[in-house]
Amino acid sequence: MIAIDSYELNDGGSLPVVGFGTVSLRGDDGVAVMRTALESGYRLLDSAVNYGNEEEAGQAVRASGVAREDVLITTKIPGRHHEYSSAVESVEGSLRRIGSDYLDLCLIHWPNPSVGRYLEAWRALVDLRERGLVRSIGVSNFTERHLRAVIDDTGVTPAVNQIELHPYFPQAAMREVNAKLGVQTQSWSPLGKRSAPFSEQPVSQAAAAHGVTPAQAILRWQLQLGALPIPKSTDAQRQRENLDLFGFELTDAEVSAISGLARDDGRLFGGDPDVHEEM
Ligand SMILES: NC(=O)C1=CN([C@@H]2O[C@H](COP(=O)(O)OP(=O)(O)OC[C@H]3O[C@@H](n4cnc5c(N)ncnc54)[C@H](OP(=O)(O)O)[C@@H]3O)[C@@H](O)[C@H]2O)C=CC1
Ligand SMILES: O=C(O)C(=O)[C@@H](O)[C@H](O)C(=O)CO
Repeated sequence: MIAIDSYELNDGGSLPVVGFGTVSLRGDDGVAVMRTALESGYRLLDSAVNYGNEEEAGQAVRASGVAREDVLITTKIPGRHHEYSSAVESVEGSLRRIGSDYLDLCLIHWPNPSVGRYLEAWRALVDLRERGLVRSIGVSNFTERHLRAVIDDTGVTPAVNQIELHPYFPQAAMREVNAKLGVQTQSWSPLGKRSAPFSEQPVSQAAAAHGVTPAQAILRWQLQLGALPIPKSTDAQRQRENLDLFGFELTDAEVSAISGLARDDGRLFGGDPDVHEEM
């Protein structure tokens, strides 16, 4: 099993530098995939209310034999629960479904402009952390404006901002904003999902130079950017491959070349946080 380093968060907590994405992993098959991931060495499961798989995440941890305190489970509050008391209920529901008396990390999933209440959801998270129900609190798909608004409102800086980040959309500006504010960047769809840029020359060349796969080259690029990728794979071999990132290092030129794949239209599905709604 591969041992993974960790990032220190601004609240004194820490996260493994690679986590496991779980979108669309549901039912018995979902439990089995997450369990395999835990057995391969993953120690962070990235779930969400809207993934409909929090029960599966809890079951996978119990079935894996890994102690609850050695695994971190992330979940996310959806747009329909941004009103303060609804956000509290959302977290209480997540705790019930996971079967735990605390969440390791809870994020606001999207800012949801039409709802206009992400500040309330953030106030709820701050209070839930005070009550010990959530250990670390953060956001997802937040821009600088959203981040500054929650910080100005509560004085509490999110520990994490989980954003779209892959070679076609490397998010240089948002990574800089997160770093300046002391927020850890997490990368969703870190491999680029359906449009995985495995055959792009900077990726394939870096992979060949280090004797690794294109996926490993991309995930190593993520680590060298200081971002925390949460790749998803249903395949045990690829799960292990995606964790095996610590025996090589990309050169600065290789990192720059992969970042150079950035495209103006690089977003996977046009999920601009200022307009995208996800209830
Ligand atoms: N906060 C947010 O708004 C969002 C969060 N997320 C989170 O991010 C996670 C990861 O993103 P996701 O969209 O799943 O996409 P990823 O970038 O993790 O890509 C997953 C795809 O890549 C394939 N794959 C994985 N590893 C390899 C490999 N080593 N070689 C070849 N193919 C590989 C998988 O296929 P296979 O299974 O066959 O290996 C799957 O089709 C999600 O699962 C979710 O937890 C995602 C979107 C938005
Ligand atoms: O996976 C997530 O966390 C999402 O937010 C997705 O639902 C994403 O927005 C998507 O795939 C939309 O098509």
